[in-house]
Amino acid sequence: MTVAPHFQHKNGVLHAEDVALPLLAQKHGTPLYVYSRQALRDAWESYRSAIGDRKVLVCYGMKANSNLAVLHEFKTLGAGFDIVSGGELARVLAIGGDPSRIVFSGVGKQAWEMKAALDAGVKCFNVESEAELLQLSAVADAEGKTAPISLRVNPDVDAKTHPYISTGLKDNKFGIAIGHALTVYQRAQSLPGLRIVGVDCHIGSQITEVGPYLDALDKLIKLIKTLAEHGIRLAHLDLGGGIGIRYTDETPLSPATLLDNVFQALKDNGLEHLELVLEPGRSLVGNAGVLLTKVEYLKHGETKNFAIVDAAMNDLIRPTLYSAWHGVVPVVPRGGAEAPHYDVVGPVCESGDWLARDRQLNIQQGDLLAVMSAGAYAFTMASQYNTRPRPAEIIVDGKADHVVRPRERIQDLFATETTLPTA
Ligand SMILES: Cc1ncc(COP(=O)(O)O)c(C=O)c1O
Ligand SMILES: N[C@@H](CCCC[NH3+])C(=O)O
Repeated sequence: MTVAPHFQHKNGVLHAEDVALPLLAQKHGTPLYVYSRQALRDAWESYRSAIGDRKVLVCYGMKANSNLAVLHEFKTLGAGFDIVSGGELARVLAIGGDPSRIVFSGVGKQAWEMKAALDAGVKCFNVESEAELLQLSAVADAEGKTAPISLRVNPDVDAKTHPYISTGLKDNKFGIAIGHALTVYQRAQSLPGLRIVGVDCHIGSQITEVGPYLDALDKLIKLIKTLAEHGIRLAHLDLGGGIGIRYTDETPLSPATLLDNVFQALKDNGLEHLELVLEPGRSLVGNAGVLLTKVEYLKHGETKNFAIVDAAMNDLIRPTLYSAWHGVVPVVPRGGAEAPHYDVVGPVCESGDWLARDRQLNIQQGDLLAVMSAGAYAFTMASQYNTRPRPAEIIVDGKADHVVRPRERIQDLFATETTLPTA
């Protein structure tokens, strides 16, 4: 089962674009993240063509995949960036990204991060609480700068996604309750060092229907009108990210469906002058990557069979964290007899260390498997648990492959640690 068009079997071998994955495994070892540059470009094109000549700024939600080569590709294609930390800001600056196309999200921005973003000159701070607003005002004022702000409001809509990745409900930590937004905007007006430029929401991730977006938009439009009645006029509306991808049989909404519906609603309400900002992450990178892993051992237990592979939960945590489903595909499929079912598990000392469950796989020790749809929230959520070096990241471009982040070396994992001094 292959879901991503840029990863296909040719002559019985799984390829990334024109490169056979066994060659990459041989050259770079496993586990290995493999991205397709063409897949990044095609995903970008799905937004670009949907936008046409409408006023939309796509700020790539880089927490999904912050590899510098990926960021550079999107910068070249014309993206801005949605950042959530000083570290992400540093990455964008490192690839020569334009700060005036950066929006800064996140519930816990620290003073040093605010200062760094002010110094860089970001487009907007998406402020998530009154306390943050006060701190930003103080930092900007002390710096003799003005911080462009929008409030991230929590519209209390159900994004109909996994509870851990739903962010627009009353119970979530994110944003300012929409009913309280007018008061906070008025507070912002009275504080030094702030300039109101927009409004923002982000209701969740892996959203497959347009309905939740339109419910949120409806509430935002009402707020924008109320603000205008109070003399607060906005230049942009940021609807966040969240468009889902196909992991198995989902039919996610397309950027075109989202944009057509959003612009219709804006037009119906006389708000088409507003710039629309989007912060897509997963939909730009999710199906542009696979995690390549080798079967170390097969273990046939009393109630279950296990395929023990060399990738683990530290490399890809989504399955165990969200019970997320990722396709697992033999790189060189074997024909023949009815195959057993396996749980595909890693070497980490946790029962939760699994990548896939109950998959029918015709495999033998030493075979290569590709864990599909591993371009988003995969390497960026990887850790070094069990002192496991994080895998290399490779970009394939037609027939060529480039190491864009080498595999970590074990000695580097503790190189800067010290033992306690002895007397
Ligand atoms: C504020 C914000 N913007 C953008 C994104 C990107 O979301 P997605 O990868 O689902 O498009 C996220 C993550 O959910 C987010 O929290
Ligand atoms: N990390 C999550 C998505 C969270 C999005 C960030 N707000 C995932 O893998 O699906």
